[in-house]
Amino acid sequence: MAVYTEVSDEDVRAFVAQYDLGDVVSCKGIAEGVENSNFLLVTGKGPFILTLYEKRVDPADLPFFLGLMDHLAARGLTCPQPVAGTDGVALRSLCGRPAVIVTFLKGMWPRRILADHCAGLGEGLARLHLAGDGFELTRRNALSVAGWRPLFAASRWRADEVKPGLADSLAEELDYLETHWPTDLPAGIIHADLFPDNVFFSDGALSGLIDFYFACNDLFAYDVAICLNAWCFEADGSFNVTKARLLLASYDRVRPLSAAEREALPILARGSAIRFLLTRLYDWLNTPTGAMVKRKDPLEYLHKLRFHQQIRHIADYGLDRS
Ligand SMILES: Nc1ncnc2c1ncn2[C@@H]1O[C@H](COP(=O)(O)OP(=O)(O)O)[C@@H](O)[C@H]1O
Ligand SMILES: N[C@@H](CCOP(=O)(O)O)C(=O)O
Repeated sequence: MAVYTEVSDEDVRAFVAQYDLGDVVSCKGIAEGVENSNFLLVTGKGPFILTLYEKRVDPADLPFFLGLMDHLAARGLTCPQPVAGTDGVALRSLCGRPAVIVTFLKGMWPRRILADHCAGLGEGLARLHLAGDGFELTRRNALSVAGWRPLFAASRWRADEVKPGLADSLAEELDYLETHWPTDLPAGIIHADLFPDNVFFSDGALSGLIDFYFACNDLFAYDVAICLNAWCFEADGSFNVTKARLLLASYDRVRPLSAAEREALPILARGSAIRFLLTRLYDWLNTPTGAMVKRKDPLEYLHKLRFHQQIRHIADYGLDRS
């Protein structure tokens, strides 16, 4: 359960009194997520999500995240929308944390990923990339190639506690990625964390996207690579090329991938693997004792990194060159 900050009933009632949402019926910590404290808030006007932003969210980025959700929703993408108080303000403070109430999305994220989910995902991701066009704020991706070295430095001295030799393997991979990382591919707004728990489905069709708190401006194909890693490996570690083919083909139908983007997928997938490996490694070593959160396994992403390191041709992802 991701609840880092406990909120008393009195605090919630006083907070909700600033909105036109009726009385608080209930407010329960949500047993999912790892980044922020989330609560299912039920009021006289129905269910909402109350989020308190925690350590990895820079408060200065919040206008970007909240504005982006409004921008995407206005372009027809189903995603949470910030709710403003009676004073017109959406971003407030609760228990010393920046806090917002957002609308509740119907649907469920898939606990067991089927190939059809990957087809829906590819289309949804491409629609997100198109819908981000015209958003006036920008946010650099702090967790792209320039951010990995400092993140690694914070865990390097303890990395071998997780796996002997891990520090050296990561150092070598970072050298490679920093030298070969592509810069001239199509870019725009990306989600940057579109894992299964952030994609809702209803009756088999994608019904909404949540958790825009890593969204930023970066390469579109990097977002595709993040999804390949998060959706196309099976629990036994094997890569499911059918899922990858469906994801990529359905993406390509909405936003065609250029030849350069296709060629870059293996290195982008390596970068995506090291990005999640490094944040998970940091969290593995630094999660505060007593925090109600299930830590994620960094080594799952070492395995994915190893897979992409031996990819020689994009056909291995089920994709043609052009
Ligand atoms: N707008 C929403 N509508 C419905 N459920 C939501 C919404 N936002 C979050 N949730 C629920 O809360 C969980 C954690 O949210 P998430 O944004 O992924 O947290 P974190 O940023 O801490 O990782 C989600 O898996 C989902 O079950
Ligand atoms: N998706 C990341 C962790 C962030 O969690 P989320 O609940 O915000 O998706 C990972 O798997 O390492």
